[in-house]
Amino acid sequence: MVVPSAASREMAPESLPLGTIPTVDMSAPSGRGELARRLAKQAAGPPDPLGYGSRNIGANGDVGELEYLILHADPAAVARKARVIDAEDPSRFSLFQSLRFHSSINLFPICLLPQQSHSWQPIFRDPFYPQKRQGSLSSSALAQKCHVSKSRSLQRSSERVRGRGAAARVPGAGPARRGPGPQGPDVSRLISAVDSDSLLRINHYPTSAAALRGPGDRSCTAEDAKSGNSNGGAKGTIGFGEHTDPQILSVLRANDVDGLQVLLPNGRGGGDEWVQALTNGRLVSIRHRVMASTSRPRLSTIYFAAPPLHARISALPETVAAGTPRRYRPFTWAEYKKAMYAHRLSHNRLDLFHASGDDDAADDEHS
Ligand SMILES: O=C(O)CCC(=O)C(=O)O
Ligand SMILES: [Fe+2]
Repeated sequence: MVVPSAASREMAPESLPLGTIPTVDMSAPSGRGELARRLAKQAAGPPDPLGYGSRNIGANGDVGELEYLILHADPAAVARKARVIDAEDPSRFSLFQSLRFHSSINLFPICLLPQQSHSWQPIFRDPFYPQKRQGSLSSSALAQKCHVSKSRSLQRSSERVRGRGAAARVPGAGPARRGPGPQGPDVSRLISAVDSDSLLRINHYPTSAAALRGPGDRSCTAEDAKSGNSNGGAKGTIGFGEHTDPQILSVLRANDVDGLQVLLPNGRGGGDEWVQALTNGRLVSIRHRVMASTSRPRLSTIYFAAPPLHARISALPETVAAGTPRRYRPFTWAEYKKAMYAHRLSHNRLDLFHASGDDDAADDEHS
């Protein structure tokens, strides 16, 4: 990622020790995307799905005005990726993890917003964001370790509150049971398991919409993004197109540049695309997008709390009753991810898992 820090802007070139810094043409004659690729090292991308990506989101043609880094939340996996990103000296990258994260934290659990109207609502900036850290990469990219640990503790508290009386079925955990056990509810265990598939994502939306684009590229505007939903009259450049996060919980922290918008459904649920399978539609996975700013770069860090790949996702028993039958057939997180990678960003992948009459019987057999 190419994010100038305040410190580097202030440093006069002649004060840098000669011979220690490789020469890079920052005027970007081949476009800023190419420059970003050179600086971040091509070996780090395209994401597989972890790693560095620029503009392309997934493999199905979605583009946004951003560059990003996706890391596994497991520090050992980050260390392995560090060796790919910087084979000569992985510690240059791993070092980021050991830096302390001092600033106050502002967390938006994206999936827990109430249902009200049907329009794009901006999520406002963090009022506590320290001025001195604004626009600095260190506030975001270098915060991986601390952000993950803070997010994990938040997710545990959140699951404890939400999960009272709830139970989820985890492979190998035996039959589903009711009520939080001594370790907290099973839902919490799903996302705090050592082999959980939780991720950390760092997004950088550069100031100029054209910054990451090569010659001849069309811009991707709100009008272009055929959402099929009201966009609240917003005009501008889409930084990250509309989608729902597939994981169980998303915890987001951003710098002080606005851009995140959520689409609130119309009170009737807006269809199955809004719902979460684990709660049989009681909790919504909110549709959201990011508009790119024309004046200052936005940086965001999102912790996605996910279950292990082999975990079986099925509606919590207390969400299923005669009047509220199971909406989705049970599936593993790996199956869901596979479906996700096969479709466009805005696709409603839960449609692929609608329950048929036989699913209840099949599920009972397994419990
Ligand atoms: O950058 C943001 O503020 C949100 C990005 C996002 O929705 C995502 O990475 O899933
Ligand atoms: Fe998202």
